[in-house]
Amino acid sequence: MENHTGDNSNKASISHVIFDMDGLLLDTEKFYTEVQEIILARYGKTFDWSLKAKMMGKKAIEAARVFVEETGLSDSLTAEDFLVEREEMLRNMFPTSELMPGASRLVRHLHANGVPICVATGSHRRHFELKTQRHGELFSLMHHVVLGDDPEVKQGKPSPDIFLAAAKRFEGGPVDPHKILVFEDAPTGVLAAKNAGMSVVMVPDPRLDSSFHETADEVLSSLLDFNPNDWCLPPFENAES
Ligand SMILES: O=P(O)(O)OC[C@H](O)CO
Ligand SMILES: [Mg+2]
Repeated sequence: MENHTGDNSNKASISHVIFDMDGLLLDTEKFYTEVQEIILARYGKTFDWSLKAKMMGKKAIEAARVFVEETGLSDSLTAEDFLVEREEMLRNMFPTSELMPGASRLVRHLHANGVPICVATGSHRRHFELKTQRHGELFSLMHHVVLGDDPEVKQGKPSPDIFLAAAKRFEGGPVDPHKILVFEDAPTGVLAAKNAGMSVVMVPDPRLDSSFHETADEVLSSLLDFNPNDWCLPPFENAES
């Protein structure tokens, strides 16, 4: 994967960081993929990454609508029924969620260096609790968490709602979007960050079409490759730590 850093004039002004959760901090996108493959197989269909690209990052009901419409199943399966059908499988998978490579190191580094950090996830409260069950200590380093079912998040990503709500809730907020760096894995999430006027580092799954990389200011294969120096953020003391 290319590791490009776009020409971005905001690089020297970044003071705050917003993290996406699913597929960025937590390796949970694989659960959604698995469950959707199982459901589609019941209808004799296969799941592909162009559909995945349209669903990931969205609120549950919004992603469900995309799913039934794009797969042509809307006559036999409503978006609401799809959510019910997948729920039991997801409920069993989420508590096993693991961190993505480099997530812990970056979150701890920024927190230890006084950079205000938060989470903005399309996930709703109930799923958030299941996914973060084993990661409470790491998530406690976040100044705040904005969830997909927050009343201020009228529309999910790619709407800027969730990132603007997150910017408001920092100490002394709202923080100027030009001072905020967002980390995202999803095409809809990258668009949401840009729609909010923020800078964005994309860490996409390699199976996503590379045309989705173009909107991001920087594209990395892994959070392990992030260099805070490139964004005038406090450098890692030991690159190997
Ligand atoms: O990527 P997130 O954290 O916004 O989560 C969105 C959905 O829950 C999963 O795609
Ligand atoms: Mg995500």
